[in-house]
Amino acid sequence: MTTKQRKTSVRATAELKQDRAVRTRAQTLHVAAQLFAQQGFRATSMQHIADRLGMTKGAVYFHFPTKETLAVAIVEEHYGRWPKVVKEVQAEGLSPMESAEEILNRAAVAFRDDPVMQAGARLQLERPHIDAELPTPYVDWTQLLQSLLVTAKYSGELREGVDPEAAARTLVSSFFGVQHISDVLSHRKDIAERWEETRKLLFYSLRA
Ligand SMILES: CCC[C@@H]1OCC(CO)=C1C(=O)O
Repeated sequence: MTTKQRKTSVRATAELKQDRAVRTRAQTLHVAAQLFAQQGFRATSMQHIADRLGMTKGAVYFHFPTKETLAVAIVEEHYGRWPKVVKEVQAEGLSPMESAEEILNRAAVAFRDDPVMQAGARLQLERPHIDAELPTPYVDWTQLLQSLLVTAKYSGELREGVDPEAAARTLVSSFFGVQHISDVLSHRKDIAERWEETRKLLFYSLRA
């Protein structure tokens, strides 16, 4: 094997290892989210997570040194994906107001189906029992919706006299309440229907 071939082979092996590490980290985060969502932070151990993954506890610790860092990573993912969804929605040609409505519709489905969203919400409720700096709840969503509603105001979509910041806080409070009640009463099975009836009223009051 020539030196060039050997270097290529070493680089390819390193890239394969990197890809595998990225996949394993993502799988660990997903399984931990399932367990945190189902049974909460305190009742879930790193051994439980390792067992469900079919990995050693050491392999889990390789990616996340503590259970707290796992919780932080899940809550960060719980928020981190949504700005990208806004861009996707806007790329579909939706207006700012339509984008705000569509992203919350997608959030309702995600809270119903996605363990990361379910775990993020539960971890935020359990934050007093988690010895870690979790992201402050609600502020990211409020900021995201406020920026859309400010744009909606200047594009003439927002009802005269409606304050974008107050409207954003109202949307966040309403969505939080809808998803929480749906979780308690139906494990979020009916969240899409419950959110639809709420959003119809809210967006009727917000549109110009
Ligand atoms: C999108 C509305 C707010 C959202 O709903 C559940 C939850 C969990 O804390 C949220 C947050 O922290 O922003």
